[in-house]
Amino acid sequence: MVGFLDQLGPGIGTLLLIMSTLDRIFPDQLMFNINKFFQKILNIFNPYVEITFEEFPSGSYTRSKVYSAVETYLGTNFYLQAERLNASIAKGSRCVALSMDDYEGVNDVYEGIKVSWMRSKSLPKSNVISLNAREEERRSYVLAFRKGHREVITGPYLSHVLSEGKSIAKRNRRQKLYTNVSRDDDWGDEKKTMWRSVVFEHPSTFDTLAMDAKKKRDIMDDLIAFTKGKEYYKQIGKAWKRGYLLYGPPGTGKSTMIAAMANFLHYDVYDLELTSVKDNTELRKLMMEISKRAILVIEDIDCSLDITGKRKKNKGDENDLKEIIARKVRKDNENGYNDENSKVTLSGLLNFIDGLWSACGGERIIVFTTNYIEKLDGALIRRGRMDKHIEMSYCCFETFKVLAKNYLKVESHKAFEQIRLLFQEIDISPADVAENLMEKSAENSVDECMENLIKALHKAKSKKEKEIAEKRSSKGLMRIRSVFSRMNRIIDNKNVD
Ligand SMILES: Nc1ncnc2c1ncn2[C@@H]1O[C@H](COP(=O)(O)OP(=O)(O)OP(=O)(O)O)[C@@H](O)[C@H]1O
Ligand SMILES: [Mg+2]
Repeated sequence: MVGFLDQLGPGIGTLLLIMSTLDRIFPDQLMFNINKFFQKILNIFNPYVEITFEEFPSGSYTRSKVYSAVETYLGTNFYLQAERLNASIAKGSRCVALSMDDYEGVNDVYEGIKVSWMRSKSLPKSNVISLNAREEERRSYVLAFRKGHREVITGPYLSHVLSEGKSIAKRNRRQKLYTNVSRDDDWGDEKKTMWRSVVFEHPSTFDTLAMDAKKKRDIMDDLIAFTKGKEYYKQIGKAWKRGYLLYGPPGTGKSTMIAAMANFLHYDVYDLELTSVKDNTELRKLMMEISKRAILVIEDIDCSLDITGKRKKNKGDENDLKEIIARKVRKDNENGYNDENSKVTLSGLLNFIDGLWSACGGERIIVFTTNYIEKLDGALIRRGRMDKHIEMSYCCFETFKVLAKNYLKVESHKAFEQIRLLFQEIDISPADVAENLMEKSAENSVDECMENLIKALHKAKSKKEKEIAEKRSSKGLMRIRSVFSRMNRIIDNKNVD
């Protein structure tokens, strides 16, 4: 253990001992003056500076973030130096956190400068009885260093400790997946929607996501730029948020991409089921509860809000988007709402995407997914609202190679060339390809899987050819029909004449 008294020298150590003895004998006011006097003497001889980081800074009932960052930094980097440690699992963390026990100390070196840290505890005065445990024992970390290094230690070193501590805590944090559920309120006569969470454990990453390599790199760069963009967004006067629209046929990896984004950024995911939100007020409440560094997801947006071209046509002149009422597509018996009382409007949703409310929370990503981009209203997906439109398309040979590597651990195979040619002729989703690559038996599994896939590709090819032939023949029939009807009309006209 590194003792501060050893460092301060025997003379100053003795002074401190005398002070603590006097503290028990004299009344407070007298003690205050004696303290002041001794402090002045100490300051003359003391070559060290001390900075105290309290767990609960005076008057505060919330744990200091700086204290937590220091604790994480020291617990992760220097636990081998301390002899007595505390172990705990912080709420929402995925691993055991170690911290020094009281009065343990460790040394750190920064740019050749030696500093000492000690965890300290101040005990309550014996005549004070408190019901609050925090008021009884006040813990703090004390940083000591030579006066000559004040500038480096209070500047770059402390920034280094805090940012390192925060990023370790961020890495150790367990991500959460939230979804909105409807529950009876306290009186049991009304439903209210609230977020419920589970630990987010989706294994998808950008490594396992099969898509065009350049497109993937672009998305990753865009996400990195976004997370580092706090100052930039402030400078251009825009809320710190970014919208992504993922569109493409079923099974092309839209949901998989969202999971990869969340794992890449270590963000929580809020999966919003719009159809079970009662109205705009409830939507606002839910949005306000979303934490920072989160991805808000609305899957199948075309089904969540009735904003398709077809509906607009049916509604005649009702083009005012603000009046379009959200309605349920999937019947959710559990929450008991019907179309009439589900009143989330498009304008309500847009308000949270880029209206005044969009700036609440900060560092937020919004993702919409759809199978039918052409059905979405332009207002919802225009650039600025949905900044990046990403098409997730059918499997191509490049995509297949990533899947083959993920599922079978092969980067080349004799069947690859045949598969490459088949991919040029047909549309098949990565989900269908992946299904065929799943190992069916331990023996000869790679060859077997390739065979399965080739069979599936041939089947898809003949289906496509059949469809084309049917289309052609129905077109031919229509043409013959129209020729006959024209001839009939000519004959009819002649008969009339
Ligand atoms: N691009 C891809 N990369 C890796 N795996 C994929 C990809 N696309 C699909 N898969 C696999 O197929 C399954 C279904 O994919 P996913 O749910 O992401 O499709 P989707 O585009 O969201 O479909 P839907 O439009 O029906 O919601 C996933 O579990 C994953 O295993
Ligand atoms: Mg999906």
